[in-house]
Amino acid sequence: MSEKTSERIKAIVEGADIILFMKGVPAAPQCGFSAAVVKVLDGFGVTYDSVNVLADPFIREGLKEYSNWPTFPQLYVKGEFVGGCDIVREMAASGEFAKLLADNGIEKVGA
Ligand SMILES: N[C@@H](CCC(=O)N[C@@H](CS)C(=O)NCC(=O)O)C(=O)O
Repeated sequence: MSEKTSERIKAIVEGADIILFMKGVPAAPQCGFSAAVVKVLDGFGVTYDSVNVLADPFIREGLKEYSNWPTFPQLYVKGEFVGGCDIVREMAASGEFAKLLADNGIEKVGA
């Protein structure tokens, strides 16, 4: 990936405290794996941005290389890659995800 491409993706990734690269949008996910991560985030009551990779082939292919992760969804918190559906669900179940949010000073909406 060119440095320019990498910089562009970095700016998107770091553009929100929590950003979910998914198929579809949170209100209408177009893949069960993406829907599962939306459910986790909504369950934690946090605000997040999302990018519909189906609408953006540049992001869809570039992000795989940037994160070294071949599939979607991909969740980033404060610019750091967290994981896909399996990892996020496991972290939510173990309490690790709540700790990650707390460590990054991310609170529930209205908290
Ligand atoms: N085990 C994966 C499942 C995700 C997955 O297999 N995603 C596929 C199908 S939605 C994917 O993104 N394939 C690459 C692509 O469509 O560009 C996870 O934990 O996130």
